[in-house]
Amino acid sequence: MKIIKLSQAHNFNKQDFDEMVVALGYFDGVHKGHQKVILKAKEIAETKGYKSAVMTFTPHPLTVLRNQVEEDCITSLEEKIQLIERFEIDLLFIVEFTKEFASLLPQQFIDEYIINLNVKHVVAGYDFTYGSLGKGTMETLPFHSRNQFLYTTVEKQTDHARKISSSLIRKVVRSGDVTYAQTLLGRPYSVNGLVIHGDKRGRTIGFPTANIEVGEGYLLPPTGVYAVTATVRGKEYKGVCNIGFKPTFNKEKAARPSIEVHIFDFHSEIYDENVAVSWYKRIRSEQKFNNVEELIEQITKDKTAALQFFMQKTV
Ligand SMILES: Cc1cc2nc3c(=O)[nH]c(=O)nc-3n(C[C@H](O)[C@H](O)[C@H](O)COP(=O)(O)O)c2cc1C
Ligand SMILES: Nc1ncnc2c1ncn2[C@@H]1O[C@H](COP(=O)(O)OP(=O)(O)OP(=O)(O)O)[C@@H](O)[C@H]1O
Repeated sequence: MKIIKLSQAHNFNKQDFDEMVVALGYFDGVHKGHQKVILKAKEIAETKGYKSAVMTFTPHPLTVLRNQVEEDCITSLEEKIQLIERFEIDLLFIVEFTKEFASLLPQQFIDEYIINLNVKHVVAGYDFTYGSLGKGTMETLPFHSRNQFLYTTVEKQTDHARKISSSLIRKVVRSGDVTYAQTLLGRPYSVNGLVIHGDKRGRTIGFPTANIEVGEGYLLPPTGVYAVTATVRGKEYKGVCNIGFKPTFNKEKAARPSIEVHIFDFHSEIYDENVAVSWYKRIRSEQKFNNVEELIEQITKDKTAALQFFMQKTV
């Protein structure tokens, strides 16, 4: 997949590109609704012999337009790129979203970012908007197309009558229902981070853990214990994860919860390495135990619960 960054007043024109079909949107999470849009573009590209493309924007339009602090993202830009790559898309346009870009009139956006890039077919969801104040909609698209391209509108994708959306997924992950998040995303909710040094207590209680540091602004499930997988050095392992403040040992609550994964059947040293944690099922809330023995007893049960979950999952 070729990645092309576009800033305003880019110098590309039609001759620079093969004819293409483009899927438009911000695509935070690349959830099932987004996937439908991207796959539709791919399907049309295959039937018509066009290149397939996705156009996304960074940073999030709301941070630029309403000076909002960026919402916790479901996928960082790098993760979004990786996920879109899995659909075997030919081109990914990453448009720098600035105040100037946002002030483009709908017709200017279409002229400069669609017609000028040799786009022959546009795919977007029923509620996609473009141009200043979101004045361009799927209804105005035929007018703005100047008969230079066709378009396909993807109808609302729902789960039990609720629109599958990034905001619904954020709400669901924050509530701890990582199993439902998986349904909406079409894959488990995951975060990437680096393994940092912890208090080194884990190994002394028989449950060594990889402490994962994730970047700020990452959406996290609430504190508690979860059945997870950890992908390390390209291999996926099952495990059990505690997100929390370890109240059994810590009197003072840290500023941010720690994310600790006890990875099953894994014994390598992985400090400073990248680990992707995927959340499958919430097992329980974090508790303050009276002593280490009680904690060990409970973690043993948590491990059994996670193993049972993964055993049932593969049946
Ligand atoms: C599956 C699992 C469940 C845990 N549950 C709790 C808990 O309920 N309460 C708590 O205080 N700590 C809990 N912990 C955190 C342990 O206290 C922590 O792993 C141990 O102190 C080692 O910390 P360290 O990696 O910083 O050395 C849990 C850890 C794991 C792996
Ligand atoms: N549930 C859905 N059904 C159909 N199309 C969708 C759905 N969710 C998003 N889309 C479309 O996917 C593209 C990317 O969506 P984008 O991230 O820009 O905005 P969105 O509609 O606000 O998505 P979300 O609400 O998930 O943040 C757009 O064309 C949008 O219309």
